Amino acid sequence: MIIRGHELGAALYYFAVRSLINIGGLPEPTTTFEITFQMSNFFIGVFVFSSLIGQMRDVIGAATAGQTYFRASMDGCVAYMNTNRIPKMVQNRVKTWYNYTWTAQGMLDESELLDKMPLVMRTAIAVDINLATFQKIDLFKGCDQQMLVDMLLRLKSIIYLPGDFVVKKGDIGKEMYIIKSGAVQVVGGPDNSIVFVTLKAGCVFGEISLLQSAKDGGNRRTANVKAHGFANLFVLEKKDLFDILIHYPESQKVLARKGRKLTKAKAAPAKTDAKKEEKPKGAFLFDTKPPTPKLLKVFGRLKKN
Ligand SMILES: Nc1ncnc2c1ncn2[C@@H]1O[C@@H]2COP(=O)(O)O[C@H]2[C@H]1O
Repeated sequence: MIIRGHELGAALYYFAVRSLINIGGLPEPTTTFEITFQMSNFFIGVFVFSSLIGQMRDVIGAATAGQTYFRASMDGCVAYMNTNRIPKMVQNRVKTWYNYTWTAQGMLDESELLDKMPLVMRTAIAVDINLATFQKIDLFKGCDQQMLVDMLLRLKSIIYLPGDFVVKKGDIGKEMYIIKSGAVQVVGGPDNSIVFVTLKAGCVFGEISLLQSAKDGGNRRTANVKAHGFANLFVLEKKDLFDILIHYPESQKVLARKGRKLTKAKAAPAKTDAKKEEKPKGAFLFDTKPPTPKLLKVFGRLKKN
């Protein structure tokens, strides 16, 4: 039998393709037409098969994208801590935070997701999730509803590990907290062994120093607050609160009034171990009226006489 050049080429190419895609047990094609036909079958099969595999890879990849992101973030952080020789104890706390945060909310930073959305959607989500909780908070009762919505949009979510100090007595208050889930304890005394109160989901703390002016150290934390178990908190920064209050003078008055009452009621246990010579903290959101200059007083007296 005489084998022509192009037939030999086709046969060799056929065997090469067949070996590559690993198909056996087929009747051997003999003519160029049969070889071409079989090869077309192979190629169509390979194309369909590979696109199926590709789609499966995409589906699996999409389903595990979150996990991959989480792993990459945590690995990056661990590598950073190792490079900087961070003590093992701290490293373990950081890893616990990563794992707990991921399990609790399925993401490390909610704001990454929300910031990408248009305002109207962020508002709808924030109102749906948190407005009802906020309306029940005593501190905000009597405040404008729209002010509460504005506040919801500025909240950041943060998780504290068991025993973490959220605020320390004497520090300057730059944010207040609302407990989303879990609990915190207001503690004091030697080794912070006295628990003044345990605050649970829906409670507010850190508001006293926030609602006061810096006059006479009024903006200092009145007590230590530490996480009792894992505590998932909303944080509202002082700057954000004040930016909002500018637009709601009535709510500003309500909060200032409540701030004054709270200081009297809550700061009491904190004062027990405070130094006696410390001045009482009484300056609030709006500074008290400055004293009348002496010269004016003299004029006033002259007028009366
Ligand atoms: N007796 C108390 N009951 C409830 N909360 C308190 C008490 N004492 C202090 N706090 C809270 O602990 C916080 C410590 O920081 P601030 O002073 O900013 O605000 C304080 C209050 O929110």
